[in-house]
Amino acid sequence: MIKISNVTKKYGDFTAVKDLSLTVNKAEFLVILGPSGCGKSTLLRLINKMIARDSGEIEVNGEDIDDLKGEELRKTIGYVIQSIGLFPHMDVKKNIATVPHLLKWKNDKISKRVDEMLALVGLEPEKYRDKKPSELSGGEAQRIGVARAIASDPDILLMDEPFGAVDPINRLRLQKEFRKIQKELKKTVVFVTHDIDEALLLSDRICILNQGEIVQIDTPERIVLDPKNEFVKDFFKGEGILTILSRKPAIDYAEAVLLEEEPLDENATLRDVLTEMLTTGKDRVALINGSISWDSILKVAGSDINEV
Ligand SMILES: Nc1ncnc2c1ncn2[C@@H]1O[C@H](COP(=O)(O)OP(=O)(O)OP(=O)(O)O)[C@@H](O)[C@H]1O
Repeated sequence: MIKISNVTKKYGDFTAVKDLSLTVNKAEFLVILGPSGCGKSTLLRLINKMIARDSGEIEVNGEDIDDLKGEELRKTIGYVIQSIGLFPHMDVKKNIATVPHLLKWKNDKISKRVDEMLALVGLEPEKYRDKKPSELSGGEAQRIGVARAIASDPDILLMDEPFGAVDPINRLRLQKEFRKIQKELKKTVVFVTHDIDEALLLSDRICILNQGEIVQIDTPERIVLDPKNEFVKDFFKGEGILTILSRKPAIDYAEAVLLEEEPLDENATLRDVLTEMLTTGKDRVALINGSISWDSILKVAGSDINEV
């Protein structure tokens, strides 16, 4: 758990983070979203003491970070960023082993861990462990970055646009894989992005920042369907509805009305139902456990559906 209380950070006269309070729960995936320069990266770097705050308190797993040395704290918190990436002179296994090595793990434990991490992010250990970063594609390098961050099994991961350099197709695959890993391993994640779809797809909650202050912090559904003010509304511009629908399994919304037609696949989402309705003109679509009506979709999506 991370508890941030009334934290302010200034660069000279400029206040980048203003009296900000926020709690990130254990095993929660919190996305920090906001326009360029709103203080997202600054907030992340305050948590692992890469920069010092001017006032306020930060606790990590119940401990005041002022009672911990920066290097010690950073060994227990994974950190992934887009721009620095991997150490170019080290091969993949040395890159992944950085923190386990600092933690003085035994060599055989480290080797085993490196292979486990490569498998976890979907890269064959035999093929990848001896490669240099220059021999990797952008997507592969990002996976190694994620593997490195979780190699020492930290409870907490801070991620600053970690998939920013990856092409859209691989990016979606990486996002889904990473969310699955995070749920399985119950990691607490604070993830910075300015990509709305990424935020909606990954998060348990989204924290919207503007000029160093929290504008709204809530579940993706509530942020999209019930934006707190014009800033949040403008930020999403009605874009989020389809992503929200794609997070919801259609069978959860089935009504006991049976139709004599081929049902949609059991994994179909409300977005698939909407596509079926829009392409066929039907106002009710068959599911394996009943059917779903256009009105139900409208109810889930709110009136904004008319704008998509
Ligand atoms: N070392 C620094 N010295 C002075 N100003 C800084 C410094 N680092 C950041 N800033 C300023 O603080 C503000 C917040 O920066 P930060 O990097 O946290 O924003 P961000 O929301 O992560 O932006 P982006 O999405 O563009 O990465 C920006 O206006 C930035 O110019």
